[in-house]
Amino acid sequence: MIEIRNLSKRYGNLLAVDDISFRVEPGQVLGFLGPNGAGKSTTMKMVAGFLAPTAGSIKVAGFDVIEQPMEAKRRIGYLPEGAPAYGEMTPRGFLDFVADIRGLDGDVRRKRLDEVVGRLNLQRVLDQSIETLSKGFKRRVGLAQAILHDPQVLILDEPTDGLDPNQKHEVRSLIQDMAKDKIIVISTHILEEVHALCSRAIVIAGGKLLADATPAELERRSRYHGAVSLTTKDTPQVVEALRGLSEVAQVEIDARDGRITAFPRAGVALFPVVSELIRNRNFPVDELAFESGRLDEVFRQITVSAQGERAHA
Ligand SMILES: Nc1ncnc2c1ncn2[C@@H]1O[C@H](COP(=O)(O)OP(=O)(O)OP(=O)(O)O)[C@@H](O)[C@H]1O
Repeated sequence: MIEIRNLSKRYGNLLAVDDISFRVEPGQVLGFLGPNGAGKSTTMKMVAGFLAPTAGSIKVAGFDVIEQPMEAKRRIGYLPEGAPAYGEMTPRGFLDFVADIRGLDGDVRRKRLDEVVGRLNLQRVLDQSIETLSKGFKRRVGLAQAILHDPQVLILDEPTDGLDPNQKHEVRSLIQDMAKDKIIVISTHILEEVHALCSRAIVIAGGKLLADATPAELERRSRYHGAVSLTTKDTPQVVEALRGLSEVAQVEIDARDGRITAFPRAGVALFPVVSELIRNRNFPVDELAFESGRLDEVFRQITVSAQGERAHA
């Protein structure tokens, strides 16, 4: 378990992390979301034991990261933002070095090295210097060092940043594979990543924790939650018919693609009503979709209003 209490970090005049508390249980993949400069990397560095907090405490599997750093770090794997630092080393040399630091030897060392090299498909680049590797391979080397000692807790700072779509997919599958028996915290500003990976999301901005919920709960806060959207070539007639329904509170047309969205009155299940209308009136509809809610809109709502408050404070 990770247990964070009243964590703060000050850089000079800037309070980069402002009194954050939360817990993460095994089996959870926690997405750490926030705009640039929100305090995500600073928080992750503190949890990984790379940066001392100004105030507050962090416990990993019951060990205090500041007071019992060796015990805590043994249980943590950390992928910092960007690429591994030792560019002139080869992945083989780098992973050997990390194995030394982690105190791995004998059979266990050989087994772990084989396992991570295989899992991250590093065989063909093992003897090439890290600085000459593609971004995708650099990230894989970073992930390999993070998981080498098979830690209970993985702290991954923007693990798919800068990767192409295929590489993103690979890294996400790897994270999903590892999620079953570990605690994984990933920071990201890619909202599709939260959908793809996370069982829970924490939103921070201006160093403050603003939301802590499942992705589905966050979506339910969206004004699109429960709305119905569709495309048709008979836009004026369909819009008029939708506006005539007592269950519909509002109808909007997207100026870019002409998609029509009908918003329900509170507590109304709109999808069956709209389906029936389309059937009865025989409207030519191409796509009819139930909206579960839009994370990007909720993210904006939460973070923009917080930034506004900060500007006025
Ligand atoms: N070593 C430092 N000295 C001074 N200020 C810092 C330092 N590191 C970070 N900051 C500032 O602290 C704030 C939080 O930075 P942090 O890197 O934690 O944000 P982030 O949410 O990870 O952003 P991004 O998504 O851009 O990586 C920013 O305003 C940043 O400029």
